[in-house]
Amino acid sequence: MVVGLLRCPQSGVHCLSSHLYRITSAQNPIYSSVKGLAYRRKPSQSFSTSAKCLSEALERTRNIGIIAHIDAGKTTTTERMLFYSGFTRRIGDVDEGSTVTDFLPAERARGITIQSAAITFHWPPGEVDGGLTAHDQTLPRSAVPHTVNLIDTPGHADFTFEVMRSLRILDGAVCILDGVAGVEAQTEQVWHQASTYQIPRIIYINKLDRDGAAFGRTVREVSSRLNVYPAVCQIPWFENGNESFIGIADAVHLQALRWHAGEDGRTPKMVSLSQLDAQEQPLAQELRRARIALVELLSEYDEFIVEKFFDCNEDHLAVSPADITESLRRCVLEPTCRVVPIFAGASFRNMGVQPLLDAVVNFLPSPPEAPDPEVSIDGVKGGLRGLLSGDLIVQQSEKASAASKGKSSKKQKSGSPLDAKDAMSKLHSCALAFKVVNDAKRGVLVYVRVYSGSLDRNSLLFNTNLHVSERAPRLLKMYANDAVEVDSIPAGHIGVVVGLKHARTGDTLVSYAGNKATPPEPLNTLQLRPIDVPPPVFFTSVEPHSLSEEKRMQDALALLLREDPSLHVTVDEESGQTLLSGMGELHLEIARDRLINDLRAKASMGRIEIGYRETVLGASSTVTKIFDKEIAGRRGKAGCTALVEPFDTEDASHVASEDTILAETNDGNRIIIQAPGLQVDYSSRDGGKTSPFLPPGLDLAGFRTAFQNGALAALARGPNFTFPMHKTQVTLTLDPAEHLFSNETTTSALSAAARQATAAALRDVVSNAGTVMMEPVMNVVISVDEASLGSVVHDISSSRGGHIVSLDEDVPLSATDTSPAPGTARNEDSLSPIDPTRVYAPLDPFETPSVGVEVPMSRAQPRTISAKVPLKEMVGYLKHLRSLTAGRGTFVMSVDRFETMSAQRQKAVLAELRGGF
Ligand SMILES: Nc1nc2c(ncn2[C@@H]2O[C@H](COP(=O)(O)OP(=O)(O)OP(=O)(O)O)[C@@H](O)[C@H]2O)c(=O)[nH]1
Repeated sequence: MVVGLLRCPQSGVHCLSSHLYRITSAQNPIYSSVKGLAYRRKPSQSFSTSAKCLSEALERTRNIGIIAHIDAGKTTTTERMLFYSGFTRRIGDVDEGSTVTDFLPAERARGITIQSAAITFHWPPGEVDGGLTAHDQTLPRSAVPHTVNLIDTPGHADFTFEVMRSLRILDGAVCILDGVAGVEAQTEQVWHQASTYQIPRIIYINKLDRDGAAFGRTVREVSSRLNVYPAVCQIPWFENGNESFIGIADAVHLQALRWHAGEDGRTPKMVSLSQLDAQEQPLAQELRRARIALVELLSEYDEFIVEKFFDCNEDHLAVSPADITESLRRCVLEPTCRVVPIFAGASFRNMGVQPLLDAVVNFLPSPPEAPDPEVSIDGVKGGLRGLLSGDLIVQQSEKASAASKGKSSKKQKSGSPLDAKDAMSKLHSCALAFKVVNDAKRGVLVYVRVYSGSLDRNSLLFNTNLHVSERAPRLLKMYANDAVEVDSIPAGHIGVVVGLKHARTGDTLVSYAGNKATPPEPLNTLQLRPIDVPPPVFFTSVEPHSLSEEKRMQDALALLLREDPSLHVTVDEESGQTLLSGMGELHLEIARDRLINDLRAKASMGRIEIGYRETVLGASSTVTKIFDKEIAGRRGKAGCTALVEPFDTEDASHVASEDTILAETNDGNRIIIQAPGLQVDYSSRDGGKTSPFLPPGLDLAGFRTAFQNGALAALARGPNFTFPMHKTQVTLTLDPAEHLFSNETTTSALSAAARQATAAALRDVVSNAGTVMMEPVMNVVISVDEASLGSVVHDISSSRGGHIVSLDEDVPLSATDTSPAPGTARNEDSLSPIDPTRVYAPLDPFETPSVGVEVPMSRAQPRTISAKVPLKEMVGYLKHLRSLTAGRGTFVMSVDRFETMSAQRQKAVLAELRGGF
């Protein structure tokens, strides 16, 4: 069955019942914060154009993610969202392994989310109707069904890269906090990453049913640790003030919702403020305080609410919920992301999820309202909207002409802004492949977010990262592990392409007018939100059980790499061993599970070890190698000269000479390729830069890639310790007269010559200046309470050789911290810190008054330690930290850099690696 993604309705009348919060529907009693509404399409509005229909449907789309610390309750909350939206008929349970979103066997077995699953549902339930009126100011947005595309992101630090990848395609996010643990280290890390992309967020404080839940304390932590103003929209309702958690009181609508224990949560009871006054007077008073604080906070950021406040005779309680909702929305969509609405609940007890869904629709942006996504085109970075309007092209051509100034005319690029604009007009659609998943039933699924145009079935997609074209034979809209076939995926939407053979996670796919095999320049270089893959710090060997299993294992590995670009595979030239490296122990364990259990490769993995590096201590002499051998039955002959020397990544300046045809940094090394006398013709229009000296069939691009691959292969194995090289510069020089041998010089021969020359130069260093091992040093952020601070600091600095950087300061984790897009600088760092004692937060049960009063430093006060520690000392640290902190401490880490090891430490590590403890 082929179903259009978006359908224009034939009839537009929809009625909602008169119950507050309850909208009757025969199949699904559902919720939305709508009071007695009936809405209908205005007769004057016609929907004859599908474009209008599409744009209205887009306004009613939310591409959101859930971000949080591990175990905060993302999956539990998502399952409730699916249930209340009518998508599932029973509530899945993480602890029983029956959830919809964690559908990989490894996820269900471990009870954690590993892969982001993208699922679509409607909130409130019903058809997303292109025929309804545009947003009616008197109604909340949640009065009308919206499409919610939800990306469930993983919470474990090993999957940080996965989180970042998901963040790039989100327009908004719900940050879930554990009401007992408060703001945890991982939350801070993901929060800052979301700030980098200026993603509007709302916060949901979960698990308020648990003993020790402290809503007020968590709100204050939000202000002090995330440096944002919490706009408390709901406060928890504890029976009789300090007993069990039974519901929430809503400061926007001045009412409360009460859920009954043991029910599925679909029919909470609404309690008005006057009823609260009679039943739970302290809660009613607190709700008034919350409302006053909310209006006060908004009035600092939004002039409109100040006007409304004066219109209401300065009565905070009289400002209408609709005005407060719109004001909150404006604040949430501000690029500074300074005001963040706070909601409360206990998803596991089925409390608080429907109002949270209303908040998703009411406060988070539709795709057109989301920040402009970053693109890069021919090396120039900017916003997608700028690119589509043509401004970026002008910048790009200015940059190109500035770069060519002073160079000889033969090196000037041919493209004019007009050519480039013409090329851009041919852009039909562009999409980001944000996730590749191998589905047992459907094959390889490529999840895409379409950014412009419409990705149509059967269109030819050019992959600007891999430079290959492939057709999109089938398109799907995914509902967790169920799918509906569609004909197209329009801009702003998320969908799946089935049948692509090459696309990997992170690749940009463009479709274009005309039937050429590749799009015109510079369209072929367009990349959406490129991100750097952090260096892998753990590795393991992978061996097939028999020779006949080798191919299957390699195919499975190739698929694993398409899914997850933070995994790397290298083959050790000498031992022939296949090495798989990744970001953490759990990362590799999961890769092993995927490889062996899901992809059914008959292979075994060795011990997981730390990925050390090797570096040169001085320069080599210049080494020339001529490769002359048969390769695959064909004679190959080529030569090359190599020089290796130390490379300072901090000082990566390089004066490109006329003869430099490549200067690129890979994994902390730099490869420079020079070819004096090659007389490259840069002016040929089709971009096929050629040289009269290159043998027939070889162009500059092929020669460059061959040399680069040769150097990379040699750098993968250090001459002394066999670890990959780091901070090493290789300069390869080709002399056409000496190193080219007519048609015997193939790309394979060039690559082999480059590899041999580089390896020989590295060996040359060993006998002269020498090489030394380097180890990964991590940025570690540890969250502990005041009582355990001393012992944890002592353990890190004396037993683990770590260096404490700061206490209670926000230190970004560099390797996972992306740099902000131009013009969208992350301003959070420059914002002044917020004093948590000035922030409104309701009292926690058993707490003494604290608003406006200095919070006393208690032994349970959360503290943050930032340190730099060698990775080796962090292996198995969580268990140790738990024992030091009575189970309460948590930490996150990311690679800071590779550091040269002392002779003594190197000796000890080598002895340990060789088994000689
Ligand atoms: N008491 C209580 N427990 C909860 C609540 N929400 C979640 N839990 C429990 O907390 C644990 C973690 O919940 P998950 O939903 O798997 O958390 P997650 O954030 O998805 O975890 P990862 O996928 O591993 O990142 C499970 O045992 C849940 O049953 C809640 O509101 N109250």
